[in-house]
Amino acid sequence: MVGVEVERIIGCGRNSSGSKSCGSSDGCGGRSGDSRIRIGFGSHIGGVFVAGGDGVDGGDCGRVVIEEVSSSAGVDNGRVVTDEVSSGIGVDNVRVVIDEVSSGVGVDNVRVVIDEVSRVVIDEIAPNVNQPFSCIPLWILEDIKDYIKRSSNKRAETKVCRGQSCKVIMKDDRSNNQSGPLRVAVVGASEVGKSALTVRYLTKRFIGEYRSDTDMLYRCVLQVDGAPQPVEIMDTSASCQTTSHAHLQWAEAFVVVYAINDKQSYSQAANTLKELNERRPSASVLVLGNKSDLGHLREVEEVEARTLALNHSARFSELSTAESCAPVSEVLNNFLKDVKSQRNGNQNSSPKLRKISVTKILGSLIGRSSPPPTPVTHLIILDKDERNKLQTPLRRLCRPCLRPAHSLPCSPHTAV
Ligand SMILES: Nc1nc2c(ncn2[C@@H]2O[C@H](COP(=O)(O)OP(=O)(O)OP(=O)(O)O)[C@@H](O)[C@H]2O)c(=O)[nH]1
Repeated sequence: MVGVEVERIIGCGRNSSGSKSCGSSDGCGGRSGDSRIRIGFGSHIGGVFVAGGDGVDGGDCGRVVIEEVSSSAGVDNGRVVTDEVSSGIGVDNVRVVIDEVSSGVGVDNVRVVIDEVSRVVIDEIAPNVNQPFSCIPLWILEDIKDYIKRSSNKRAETKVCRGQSCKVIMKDDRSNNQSGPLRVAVVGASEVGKSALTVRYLTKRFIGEYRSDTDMLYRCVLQVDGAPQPVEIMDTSASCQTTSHAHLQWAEAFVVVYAINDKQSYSQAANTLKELNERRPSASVLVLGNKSDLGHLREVEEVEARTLALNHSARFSELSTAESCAPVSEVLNNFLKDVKSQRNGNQNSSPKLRKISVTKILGSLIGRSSPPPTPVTHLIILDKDERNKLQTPLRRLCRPCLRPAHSLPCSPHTAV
């Protein structure tokens, strides 16, 4: 069984209207059911979080589920602002950060994490909060309570206090979660082939040109180590200067891509490795030198990159996404296997010594117009039980978006 969901993530440093992202104008939201907004890293999004702001908190869009909030983003009167939100901006000033809240910042200081069911959870309200959360719509509180009710996370608790404000203490147990999707972020400099690689892996096809200013999240169920495994692969946009804090927190594994004919991309990969070493030392990392077909233009020696990877306890591989599919499948299948083993604490598995074998990919995306070359690829919309098993609400699939090369926003969307 294969279920795939692709989401568009509003890209870095761009201004977008929250209402447009979820509203019925582009057909994505509809009048009933839930709409989803993923707030990009560093994006400015109007009206997302504020009751009454642009109608995204109800009405036409139904309930908006904010899945991810940018690191260091704040919301001020309906406008998401990046970086610092100084205190005293206004009563409706909410500072939202993924994993760090400095208690001295802001009037209403809120901590938000992405939970396993892709809902915003107010994780912690700093002790200095003394204003009502007039800008947190009630549906968020309801979502939180609902989530906690359904959640297997028994450590969560909620207390409603100070009128509309709400206190939820949710221990972040994502690292202990054994059943959630494997989350892999594909990071690297611009034009190194991150999108090409991701799509090649998931569809077996090579498509030369991709939209480059958005992060793309692919949800699918793959056969990993002989069992179906929900996997989320984030094809990150290189328009983010550094590996974003949110990416770092979101993923449990990273594919760090550079191009062998681009020394600068290698330097960036080296910086990313350093960053990962410092900030996510337990994450699984694969260093991938792409475009090996351009050997005549080589600027990065394989041995140098391999040594770098070794020094960071990362896997290493050089390949050409353009040339053929098999190595891509082989390398990524084995990497996912390692990630899974690591998650399960399988001490017997030794990633660096394991012999590489080709594993059949059961799940992959299909394009709309051109079918994949092999008939093993199916898109099956998961039924209710299967969705529950995935722990991720797949309420909306935008069929046009399932085509990896699709230029977003797509129109018309088809909600499934
Ligand atoms: N020769 C060669 N070109 C490749 C290979 N992989 C990708 N490309 C090309 O490299 C270019 C960039 O590929 P993308 O997949 O868009 O790169 P990206 O890293 O996602 O780029 P950003 O979206 O800007 O971050 C495209 O023209 C691809 O066709 C490869 O293995 N060999």
